[in-house]
Amino acid sequence: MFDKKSVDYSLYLVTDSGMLPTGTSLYSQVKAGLENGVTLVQLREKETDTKTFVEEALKIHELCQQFNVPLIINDRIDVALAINAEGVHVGQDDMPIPLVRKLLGPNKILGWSVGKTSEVERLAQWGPEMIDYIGIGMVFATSTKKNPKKSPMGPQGVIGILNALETSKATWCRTVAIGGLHPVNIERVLYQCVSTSGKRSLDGISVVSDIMAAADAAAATVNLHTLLRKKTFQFVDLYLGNGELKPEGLKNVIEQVKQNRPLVQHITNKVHQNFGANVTLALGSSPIMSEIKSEVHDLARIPHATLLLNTGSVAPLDMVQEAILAYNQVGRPIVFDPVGYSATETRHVLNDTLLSSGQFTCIKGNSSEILSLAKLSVEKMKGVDAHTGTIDKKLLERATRLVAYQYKTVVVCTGEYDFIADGTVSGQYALSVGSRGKTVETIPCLVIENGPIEIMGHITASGCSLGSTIACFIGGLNTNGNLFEAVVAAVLLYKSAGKLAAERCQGSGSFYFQLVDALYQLFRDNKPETWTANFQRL
Ligand SMILES: Nc1ncnc2c1ncn2[C@@H]1O[C@H](COP(=O)(O)OP(=O)(O)OP(=O)(O)O)[C@@H](O)[C@H]1O
Ligand SMILES: Cc1ncsc1CCO
Ligand SMILES: [Mg+2]
Repeated sequence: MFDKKSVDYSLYLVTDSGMLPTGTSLYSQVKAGLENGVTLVQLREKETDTKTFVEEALKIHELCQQFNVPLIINDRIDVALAINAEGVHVGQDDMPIPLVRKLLGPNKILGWSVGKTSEVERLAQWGPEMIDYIGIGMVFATSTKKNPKKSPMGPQGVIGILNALETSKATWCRTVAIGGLHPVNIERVLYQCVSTSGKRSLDGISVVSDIMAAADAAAATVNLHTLLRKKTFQFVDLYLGNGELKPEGLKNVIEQVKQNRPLVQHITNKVHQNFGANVTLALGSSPIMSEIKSEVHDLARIPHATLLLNTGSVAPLDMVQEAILAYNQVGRPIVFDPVGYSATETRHVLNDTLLSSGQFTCIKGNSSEILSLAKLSVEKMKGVDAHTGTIDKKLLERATRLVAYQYKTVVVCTGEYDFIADGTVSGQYALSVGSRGKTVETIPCLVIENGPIEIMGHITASGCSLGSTIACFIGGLNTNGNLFEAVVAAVLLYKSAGKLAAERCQGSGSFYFQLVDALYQLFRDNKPETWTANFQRL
């Protein structure tokens, strides 16, 4: 007897006969899927007439029953009832949910496509008798959906829906993510899509083309099934620890950078290019300022290659996305600096598009940028400079933690106080159970200070060059080197150099040169015990 409470949503196959490779059939592809780990099937045949649809539905239903897998029918409640399928999936423009439920009766599965938090509020008001699961999407752009009415929501949009389910107490409602999900991004989606409280993660993912259009649907399904159960996303070849800092750690970081001399590819704004190249050289590393799309894969494969991506004035979007893909594919780090994140709508959309395009190892921004990313900002940014005004340390800590947790990355939030939080949670993810206690409040976080150094805000691109410094330090680590330690070392060294340069300079012009000198000197000496900046755990 079928019990809708115990349905496994983890690998949900949605059919589309329009994309079958020659030599396969709808039946043979679904069968290969079922034999290799598909846990739920939806028949979605938009172009088929009723007679054929019913015939196919009967055959696919019989097949699913052999594997004890429920069959869901897209849109056609009449067909679902006629063949006694286990459920129905409807979209926002299909028959209203209460009427669907009335026709289906209480024991069938009812799924709904959801893209907005207001839709979650409605399903919560209907209560547990109505919707059993939602398809959250679309996550990424996809060719499967012709004329999509919505734009892709990205992992952050999915988190918003999970949060809304929690706020509205719709605990019964299961979730699958859908739209543009492929082996190249599934681990990242599962890893990032955890509600802000850590209580909810996705119950599954929906795929269409990866199985339906596969020349070898069995192998494709095995691959998907493996990703869903892997539990660790090792997105960079570094140690994603729990915030530990060893006594010799800082010194060791610099030793490794000296030995490995990382190549730091800069995709950065015009103002910063020369400054960033000189800072990189001062730190024993090699800069390459490259915005050539066709060479990113070659660069990413060079040992210790690291990408600094700064959106102050930006290269062509397709070039930048290719670079993100290239570094992600080989597990090399990307440091992201979302310059002027909320200054204009254009920057907002651009930065969000890039943020949803890959997994970042570190996100560095000034306090305005990080507050906006955390959606805790009180005002829009005027330009690319950090906000002025009184410093609310609790608010900045909260913002740093939130961004780190939601993007599953290390975050640096700069200003007089530099906050660092590590939201990588050791690369762990799991379906359905949430974060297993790793929350915004419990991730490692610390603050670095060295007293006010006002002049650091009076030269251009000082934050951008901290980005270069972080990239050099992360990139210089040996395989399995400690990511958090490298970021802390970079920020401590940079702040200490700022202090030294401020004492030696005569104004903002000479401060700029003194800063490069101080970075060079502190790096070469490698005596962290003499650095004047200090950190405090939060
Ligand atoms: N008042 C201050 N006291 C001490 N350090 C500061 C102060 N203001 C900035 N800094 C330091 O200067 C660097 C740049 O930080 P800031 O927040 O100004 O970045 P930013 O606005 O992104 O810079 P830019 O966009 O010009 O590159 C950081 O290392 C930060 O620690
Ligand atoms: C001045 C300026 N304009 C765009 S980027 C940049 C460098 C500091 O962020
Ligand atoms: Mg900046």
